[in-house]
Amino acid sequence: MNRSTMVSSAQTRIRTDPFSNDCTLVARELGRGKFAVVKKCIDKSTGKEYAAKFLRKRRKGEDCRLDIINEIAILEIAKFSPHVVDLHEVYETASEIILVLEYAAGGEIFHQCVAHHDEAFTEKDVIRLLRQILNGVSYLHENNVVHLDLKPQNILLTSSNPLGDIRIVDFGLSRQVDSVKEVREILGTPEYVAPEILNYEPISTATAIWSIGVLTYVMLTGDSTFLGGDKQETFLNISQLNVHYGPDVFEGITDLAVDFIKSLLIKNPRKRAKVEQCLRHPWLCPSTDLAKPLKEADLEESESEPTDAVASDELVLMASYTVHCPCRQLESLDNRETDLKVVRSLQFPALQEIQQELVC
Ligand SMILES: Nc1ncnc2c1ncn2[C@@H]1O[C@H](COP(=O)(O)OP(=O)(O)OP(=O)(O)O)[C@@H](O)[C@H]1O
Repeated sequence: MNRSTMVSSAQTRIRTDPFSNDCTLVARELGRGKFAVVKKCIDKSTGKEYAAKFLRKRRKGEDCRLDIINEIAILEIAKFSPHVVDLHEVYETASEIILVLEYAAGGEIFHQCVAHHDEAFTEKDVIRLLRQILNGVSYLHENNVVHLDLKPQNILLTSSNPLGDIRIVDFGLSRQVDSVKEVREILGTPEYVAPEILNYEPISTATAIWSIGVLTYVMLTGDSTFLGGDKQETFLNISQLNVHYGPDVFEGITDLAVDFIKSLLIKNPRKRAKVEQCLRHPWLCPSTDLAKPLKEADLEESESEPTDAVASDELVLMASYTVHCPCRQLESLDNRETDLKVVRSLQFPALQEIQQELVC
């Protein structure tokens, strides 16, 4: 049976001495997810600031320690990428694993995505930050790691004013993929999931490229590309590629930026730009000879890649959804929930036939 390829062992020493011996928690909570809370802390011996991510080992009655080991192992694989958050220490208690991470003081780029005018990103900002995101993702893809939850809440900044550098976080849904045995799962956040996920097709590194297309759209416009009135409508918008590229949304934004997004938001994952092609797009590197527009011919080369290697009856589908607020429409960042019911009620025939499990 082909299941998601989780990395099952990590090198980092898991400490069982009390976290509080070495670190002092600072009152401020930095963020919170479904099964984790992230708090700022200070290393007592060095005075350095870190972000401590407290992950519950038991979730919905199941032991999910291995999922956390997978997250640690992927952070280890990515440790030489300057744009992936650094893992400093790991502690374990009876109920939790604590990841002591590099502190990204600028917070989520989400805030600038939903900000108005002065505080919103300029196109120049987006170009610089996107190059860093793509470099981080390129490093992951070179190591056959696919993030699967790229969204503005998981892209952090080292500082917000002046605008610092990118740190990618939250590898809880990340998987190692190999090009032959591709992974088939439903993972991710509704507005950012790729059509192949909804169509019950294999997940590959191209799945993350789709999310970067959505991310770019959001960073430039502040609008959520596919967001519908409810999750069902969002999924329909994705599967029908209902993207609005009108001048009302893209006012003052260059045609090259729109061309870039269009080369990522392609329904067929094999025709979608690869990360290296994204980095060579003239919008992102206008001065090099390599900078030629991504036309169909450039993308066709991927057509010869191996096709589905797994029979559909061997599949186990896992669904994990986070709903977050529509950009520039809701103010609360805490409107997040996990909900599989909507998936069951979707109009997609394939989805209705699938047995679903919740990713812990
Ligand atoms: N290294 C860090 N520095 C500063 N803030 C951080 C850091 N890591 C995480 N955060 C904040 O905490 C939030 C939650 O972290 P993270 O996404 O890793 O948790 P999670 O439980 O896995 O979330 P989710 O349920 O959305 O997958 C982030 O969106 C961010 O705002």
